Amino acid sequence: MIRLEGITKSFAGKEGAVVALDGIDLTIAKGEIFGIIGSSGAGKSTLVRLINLLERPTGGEVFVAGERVTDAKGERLRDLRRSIGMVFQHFNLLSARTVAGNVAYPLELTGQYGRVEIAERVAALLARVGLSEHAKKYPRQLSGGQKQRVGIARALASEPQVLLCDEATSALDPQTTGAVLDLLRQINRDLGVTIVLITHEMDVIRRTCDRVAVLDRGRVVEEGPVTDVFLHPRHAATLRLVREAEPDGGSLDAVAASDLGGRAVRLTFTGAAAHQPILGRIACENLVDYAILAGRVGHIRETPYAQFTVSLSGRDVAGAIAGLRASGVDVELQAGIPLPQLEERPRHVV
Ligand SMILES: Nc1ncnc2c1ncn2[C@@H]1O[C@H](COP(=O)(O)OP(=O)(O)OP(=O)(O)O)[C@@H](O)[C@H]1O
Repeated sequence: MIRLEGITKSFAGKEGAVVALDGIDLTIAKGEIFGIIGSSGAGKSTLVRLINLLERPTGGEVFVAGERVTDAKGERLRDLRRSIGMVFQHFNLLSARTVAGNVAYPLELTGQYGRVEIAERVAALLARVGLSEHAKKYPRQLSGGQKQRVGIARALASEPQVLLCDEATSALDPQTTGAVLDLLRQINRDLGVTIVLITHEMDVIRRTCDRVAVLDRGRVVEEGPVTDVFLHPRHAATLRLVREAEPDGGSLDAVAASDLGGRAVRLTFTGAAAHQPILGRIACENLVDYAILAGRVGHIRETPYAQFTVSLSGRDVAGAIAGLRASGVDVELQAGIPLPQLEERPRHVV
């Protein structure tokens, strides 16, 4: 659906050029929810603004729906922008217009629709985002979550194929964030709209996305299914973002584990395995004991996961590791390997 090839973007700065994006190759499939995560200044906003050509790349090519659009102009550019809706962090609503008026605005701009048709479309859009009762209110009378629902309805007005969400939940409290992310997932399911979600929060990615790319200093440093990237972060930037999501989290200073005299392993149970008593059974069978050194339990979208770093000791540690693997548990040997050393091994790059 969206393909970025060799994208670079520089801005002129007082002290020479600022390189915001430095060779981005990215493919986003039709119908997926794709997350782009990175800390402040990583280049996320610049990247997302290149997709609808609010910014032009310094080098490289942009393809949308199979068409090269890198230097689209005039009617072609307007068509492209209509096919890509955008949702903003600070909602960008027109304060002098009602909720219905805000959603109607992009339809009025096209000049293609009569009053009745616009009213019908707006009513359907407000019903979709759960705001039918608030149609006549003004933005100042709404909560942050309701304002963002107006922003989403407005972005959907031109029936886009793609929805770009730039930090769409960053101004919202955690509960409202959850509700807005649920709405985005429902829109993706019901309408098949491809969603590109920009965020600095791993939790937003964990709850919402199919795949994720981690951006660091203008480069994609890690990319893959959220389960892989979230449970097995490899680059230092990804580790940092995962740890921010779980400050007391699941990662362990592996050196400490080896000090305990056991075999330190990180065990990852996903799906049904997350709810089964596999570890206890295999420990009994192999006469091994385990100390839990770190752990985390939760869901990645609907998939349950449990991840523990344990120190195994006792009769048949190798047998226990083999048994865990045979039971579908992902086992990574940790002993003596400080995690930061792993960062230079890139995950696959498209
Ligand atoms: N119009 C511009 N002129 C000059 N430099 C810019 C411009 N836009 C972005 N930059 C620079 O490009 C880099 C990437 O910025 P960008 O806003 O894309 O990052 P970001 O990951 O979205 O950060 P944040 O989360 O803080 O918004 C930064 O160094 C920024 O200062």
